[in-house]
Amino acid sequence: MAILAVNAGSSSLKFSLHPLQDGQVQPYVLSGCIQGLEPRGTPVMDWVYLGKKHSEPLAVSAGSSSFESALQSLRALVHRLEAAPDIQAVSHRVVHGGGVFTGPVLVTDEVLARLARFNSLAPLHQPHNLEGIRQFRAAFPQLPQVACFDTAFHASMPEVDFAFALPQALQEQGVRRYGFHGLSYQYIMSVLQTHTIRGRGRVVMAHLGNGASLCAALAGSSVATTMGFSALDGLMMGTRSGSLDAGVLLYLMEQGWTHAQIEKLLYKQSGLLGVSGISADMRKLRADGSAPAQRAIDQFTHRVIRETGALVACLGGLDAIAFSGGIGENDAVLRAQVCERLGWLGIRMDEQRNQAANGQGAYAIHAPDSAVEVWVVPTDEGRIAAKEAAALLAGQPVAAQRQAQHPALAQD
Ligand SMILES: Nc1ncnc2c1ncn2[C@@H]1O[C@H](COP(=O)(O)OP(=O)(O)O)[C@@H](O)[C@H]1O
Ligand SMILES: CC(=O)OP(=O)(O)O
Ligand SMILES: [Mg+2]
Repeated sequence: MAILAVNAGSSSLKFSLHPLQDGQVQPYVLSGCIQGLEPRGTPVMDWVYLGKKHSEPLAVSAGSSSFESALQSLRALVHRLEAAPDIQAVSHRVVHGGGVFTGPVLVTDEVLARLARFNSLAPLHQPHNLEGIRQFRAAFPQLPQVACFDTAFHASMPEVDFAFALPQALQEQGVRRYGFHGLSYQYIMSVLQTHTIRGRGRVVMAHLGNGASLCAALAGSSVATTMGFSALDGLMMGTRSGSLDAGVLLYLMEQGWTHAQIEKLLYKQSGLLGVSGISADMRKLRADGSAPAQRAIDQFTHRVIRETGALVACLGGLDAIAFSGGIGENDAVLRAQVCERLGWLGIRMDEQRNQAANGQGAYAIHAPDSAVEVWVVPTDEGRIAAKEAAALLAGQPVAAQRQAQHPALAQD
């Protein structure tokens, strides 16, 4: 038996298959990504099964959307894998639980309808997450579908951190910070805690991928994070602006920008892409070497340093920092610069270990005399989604069954 974990994004469908042994979720045997699902994209399916890499173009059948074709191909792939375990459930990463869902939930029509109310809060993610669930329900009607939320890990944040300085009536409507990348933070935290006692102390986790955020955790629980009400806040990202003076929005509105234009600007045309005018992809910017590319990288790095400082202030010090996400796991230059600029905290990096860290799994990169431990922890959101689904289906109490103590959005 196994759990299929799915992360349906705006242009890609990521998947992993996690066998169950004695009810325990094991590391994935299959993991892959179908990219190029955006309009006019060229879909390609890449996957690794039992350590062997494969890649093939995706055939889009006439009359089907590329997403439907992606699902058909995934289904066919799962069937044709040799010795693949039977799928017991499909577990979906859903970015926004709106404070209503603070733990994994079995998907029903009613759950889907409630989650659709959060579409406008994460327009790059939520509609695709939900479309993924709908399509999987249709494709695998006999299988339970479970939704696991990026926001759930942050349900422990104190009000002083999740509240905006707005009139209370808005907070009561659910206008507050929620935080994202929670499945990733849950995974990073569990790995850190198995490797070091410092994982139980004051920790900053940096999920630096196409979407990017930081999380401050105390004794394993989130106490502050850089993303907020939507997945726009905080760090600069691939195509998202991150924190922005709200006055800029007022100015743009005064200049006649429409809601659709502003949404496109903030979610799709800003960040590394907007600043460089070249690419949202950190690898391409590093290779480019031009002044605009360097400006975008410098701004990204500066924002990581600046926001880490703010989180360390919330924590009252730092015991460990962990880098993750495509950039955090692979960009040794960025890690070195962040650690150097945070040297005042007593961080000392071992540059040889930093250079050797990529592809090693969880790996410590601090020097022996460092006051702060520095780790690279490759994330695995699918593993957490699979674990939560397995626990939910087995009727076990799930770690994420945190009570929603805070105002929730669009609760009826
Ligand atoms: N070797 C590398 N050096 C620098 N950046 C990298 C490297 N490998 C991947 N990245 C960057 O990671 C980012 C994508 O991160 P990822 O976590 O895969 O994104 P997503 O949010 O789509 O899951 C891209 O900006 C990509 O350029
Ligand atoms: C919430 C978010 O930004 O997710 P991702 O990193 O997958 O874009
Ligand atoms: Mg991501």
